[in-house]
Amino acid sequence: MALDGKAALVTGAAQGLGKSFSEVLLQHGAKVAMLDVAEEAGKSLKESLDQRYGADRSLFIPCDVQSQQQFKDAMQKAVDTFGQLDIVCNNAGIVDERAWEEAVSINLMGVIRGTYLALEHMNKLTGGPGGVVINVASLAGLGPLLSAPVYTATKHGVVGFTRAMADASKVSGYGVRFNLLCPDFVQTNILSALTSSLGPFAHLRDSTKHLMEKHGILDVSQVSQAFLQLLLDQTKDGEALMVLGNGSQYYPFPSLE
Ligand SMILES: NC(=O)c1ccc[n+]([C@@H]2O[C@H](COP(=O)([O-])OP(=O)(O)OC[C@H]3O[C@@H](n4cnc5c(N)ncnc54)[C@H](O)[C@@H]3O)[C@@H](O)[C@H]2O)c1
Ligand SMILES: CCCCC[C@H](O)/C=C/C=C\C=C\C=C\[C@@H](O)[C@@H](O)CCCC(=O)O
Repeated sequence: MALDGKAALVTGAAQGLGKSFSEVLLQHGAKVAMLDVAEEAGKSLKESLDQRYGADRSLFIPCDVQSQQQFKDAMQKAVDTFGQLDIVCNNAGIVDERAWEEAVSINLMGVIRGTYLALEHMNKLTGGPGGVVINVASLAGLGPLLSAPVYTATKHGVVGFTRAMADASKVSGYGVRFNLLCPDFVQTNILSALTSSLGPFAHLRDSTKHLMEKHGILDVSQVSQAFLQLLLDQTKDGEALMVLGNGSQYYPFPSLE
């Protein structure tokens, strides 16, 4: 299978998109370390996956991506268990326009933390095997969502950071590729909790609901197939794959050179 012998790590893996990414990785032969703060959901998922794929193919590690020590220890445990890491997907994220510092801490700082920790283990200049990092942004990382300005800021930050890391890696010779997944609306807990997550912008909820009606709502399986497409295309580096109701397409970033 396409990912036989590969070892992956996914954050926010217990539910939603991260759960779907983990399943696709296992279906295609990879071993997966699943990190999440949702311990019960993570343990339940691990039990289910053990039944389908065997206990040695996956690992669930309770981890808050806001904690440098927890994240560092979790990634080290994954490397100790699987021998190395070839794939890291920084997926964990929230929408919370009231507790906006937490949203920045998880969505942006957590992705930066996971990217740097992944590079520590993958960097060919320091004896690593190379690899690929996929950071999960959003269409809100490419255009503003007026009902969620901080969420928009975090996702725009993830896009800019990831593209800069791809360029830095190419020039430095790290042997690590960095790419972005930018899904449209997807039916997960994030959408279900929309009414309570917009804080001071709750009066703009209907605007976003109209946008959802206009764009449609994706199923997690549509996004995880795009995740696999991005993962398997070794020509992609510094690219953003948009996942839309009518298919997936790479965002045409303008050249500023
Ligand atoms: N659902 C959408 O419409 C949509 C669209 C585009 C992008 N995204 C992005 O996809 C990613 C996954 O979101 P989802 O829709 O699957 O939501 P979700 O709420 O279903 O899943 C998010 C997972 O992340 C975990 N998590 C939250 N904070 C964490 C932390 N501090 N440390 C570790 N794990 C943590 C949660 O426990 C949960 O299991 C997020 O980055 C989100 O911004 C979602
Ligand atoms: C409150 C956010 C919940 C879901 C967040 C998740 O990341 C999904 C995002 C999906 C789509 C974002 C689209 C953003 C579009 C804007 O850039 C702009 O195109 C909207 C223009 C206004 C309009 O068409 O109504």
